[in-house]
Amino acid sequence: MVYAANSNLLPYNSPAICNRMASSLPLQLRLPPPTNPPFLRHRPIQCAADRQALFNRIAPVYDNLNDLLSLGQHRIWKRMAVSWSGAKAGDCVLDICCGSGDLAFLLSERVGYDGKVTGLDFSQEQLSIASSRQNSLSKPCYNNIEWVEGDALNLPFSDGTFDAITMGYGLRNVVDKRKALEEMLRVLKQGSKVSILDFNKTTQPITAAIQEWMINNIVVPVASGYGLAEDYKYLSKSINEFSTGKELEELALEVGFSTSRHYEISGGLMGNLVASR
Ligand SMILES: C/C(=C\Cc1cc(O)c2ccccc2c1O)CCC[C@H](C)CCC[C@H](C)CCCC(C)C
Ligand SMILES: C[S@@+](CC[C@H](N)C(=O)[O-])C[C@H]1O[C@@H](n2cnc3c(N)ncnc32)[C@H](O)[C@@H]1O
Repeated sequence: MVYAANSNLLPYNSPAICNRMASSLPLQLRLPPPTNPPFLRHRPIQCAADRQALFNRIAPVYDNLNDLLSLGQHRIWKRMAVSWSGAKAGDCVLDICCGSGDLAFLLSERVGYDGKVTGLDFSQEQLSIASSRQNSLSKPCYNNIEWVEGDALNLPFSDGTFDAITMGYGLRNVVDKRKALEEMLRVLKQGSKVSILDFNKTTQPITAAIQEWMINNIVVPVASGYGLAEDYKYLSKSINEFSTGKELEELALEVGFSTSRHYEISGGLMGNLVASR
């Protein structure tokens, strides 16, 4: 069930599919046409509305491209993030920037029937995919998940609500990382943890070069086959503008978390920040 929890969000409505290219794609990968007029299509992805539109646009192929482009590894990274969150049976947990629900489903299995999972995102198209996956997936425990359309920078939850919080590939995409961490701290119970998975802005030149090369020479060309080159070009820019693991650790402590630790994974291509209240 998807419901709007934050009514001042302007939902993005994609028009019916009419892109000539879409008709040559298998049905499940057909995309709504770009909604921006041509002269705006290459406008840099900057503000929250641009990012909301991007994730609405890529929603139909997001999961498939993640599996293809990471050779399925992203599912391992997400399992690690959920494990680091400390979520356990019966807990009330939150997945912020849940997208199509990958981490929310993993949390659901962890907290079980007696637990509760809330998946929050501001993309209607992503939440719609998450909700339909919930309905079609086999595990009964998935009934413990609710999907909330909301803003990570203004969480519609009371202070001290959650026993654990995850955020997978979201912190790099919000326009105010500090505010996002402040909101996580506010809604987290005392003594509980947040686990934040994302690309790692590495300080190792060789790793940075490999990461950049793979995105520019594999990820973007594959995405361009779906008319999404500009959307996936944003990946490199967002990583360059992101914070290093050390900077994220320091920011979490500044915001008020009592401990913070950033773990590099997959050779430093990815990273996971764990902070406790
Ligand atoms: C799940 C992953 C990325 C999610 C994701 C995050 C974003 O901020 C995006 C922004 C714009 C478009 C798409 C995304 C997006 O999908 C990580 C895996 C999927 C990546 C697209 C693939 C990245 C490849 C790595 C650089 C190297 C993978 C090495 C692996 C061992 C083969
Ligand atoms: C790369 S996707 C990650 C999805 C999922 N967590 C995963 O790991 O696959 C980033 C998600 O963050 C959401 N997002 C970005 N900024 C947001 C904000 N301010 N509030 C809520 N969701 C936001 C996007 O709509 C998108 O679904």
